[in-house]
Amino acid sequence: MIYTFQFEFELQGMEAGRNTVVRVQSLVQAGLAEIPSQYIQPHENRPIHKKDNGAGIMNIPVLDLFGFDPEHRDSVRKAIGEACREWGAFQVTNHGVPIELMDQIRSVGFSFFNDCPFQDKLKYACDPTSAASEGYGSKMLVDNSNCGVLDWRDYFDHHTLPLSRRNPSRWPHFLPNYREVVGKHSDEMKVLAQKLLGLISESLGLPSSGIENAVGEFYQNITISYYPPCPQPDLTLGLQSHSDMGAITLLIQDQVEGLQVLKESQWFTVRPLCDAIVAILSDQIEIISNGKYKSAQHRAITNSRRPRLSVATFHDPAKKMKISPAFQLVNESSSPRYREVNYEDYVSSWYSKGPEGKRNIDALRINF
Ligand SMILES: O=C(O)CCC(=O)C(=O)O
Ligand SMILES: [Fe+2]
Repeated sequence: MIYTFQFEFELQGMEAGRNTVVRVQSLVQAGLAEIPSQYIQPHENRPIHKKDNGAGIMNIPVLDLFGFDPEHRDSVRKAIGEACREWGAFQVTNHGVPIELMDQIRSVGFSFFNDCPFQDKLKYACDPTSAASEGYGSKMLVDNSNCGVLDWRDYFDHHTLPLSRRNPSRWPHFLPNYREVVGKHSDEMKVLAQKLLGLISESLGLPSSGIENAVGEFYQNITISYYPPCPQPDLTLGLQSHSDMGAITLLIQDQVEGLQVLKESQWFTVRPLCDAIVAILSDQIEIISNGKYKSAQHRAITNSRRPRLSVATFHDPAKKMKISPAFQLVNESSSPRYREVNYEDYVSSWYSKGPEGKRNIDALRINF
């Protein structure tokens, strides 16, 4: 076992001559009983694994979209507005995305992590020295950032939109339908993101196209995250606390719980609902809405028994966009609460300083 681990460790270290990045799955396969110190969170960040975490009593809302039927639009818009104000996150059902496609993306994603030989996975290794590079990785932040503790997670990040960024030859060839499924998933998620942003805009009193126009053409990435079982889940996090940097994230989970959302200083575990899609408001919506809606602070916890898979589809502004509060939401009684930001600068700061909860958006706040 130890031999296997060392072999894999060295193999990973050799990836194109780059710095050594250990995949969490290979630690688990090496049979470690205790996690390495780099994965141990300081006490204040550790998850509290208690039976009743609020799920069932209070949780992010589950909203039926009724297939965007115009007859239900008023009530759905109202419910979405409330969810955005209260939580910054909600689950949607009857969203129009084919359920078979959701099953397929979970299934090809799981198969890549579980069945594809390790050496083959490494052919797709992302560049750990460049932010959000496409491919198979384990570190959310770039190597030269000084944000210490590592996440208990491996992932595959795909660049999917605009189409000029989409190059399926860089995605896994392990399963014949993998690339087609990711492509279809990208298209479906874009449509859903547009429809949801339309409703969110309206709920703010903006024209339906308000947020989409402010964001510009979507830059979309799909990250399939794989959280291997962890021998000491009380000490670590699958993914550290953060808010997403773009406009809106649409997330599909499997049956294993792990996603948590923060509300009033308390973490709530999002109930896994197979047919539902989780919508997470990201930082640029908080800015555009002038703080009326908050981006959701969230994280992933681990467990010792079952691996967990999630598929997050991020919809972000183009790097050249400048984002500021919508002019309709700034008036005499409500002055601008955030400074205008070049999205490119926002992204660089996020990756170099690290998310540390919501520090990046908090830095843009105008204090009175
Ligand atoms: O795996 C999850 O549930 C959360 C993933 C996430 O928050 C992210 O990739 O930004
Ligand atoms: Fe996230």
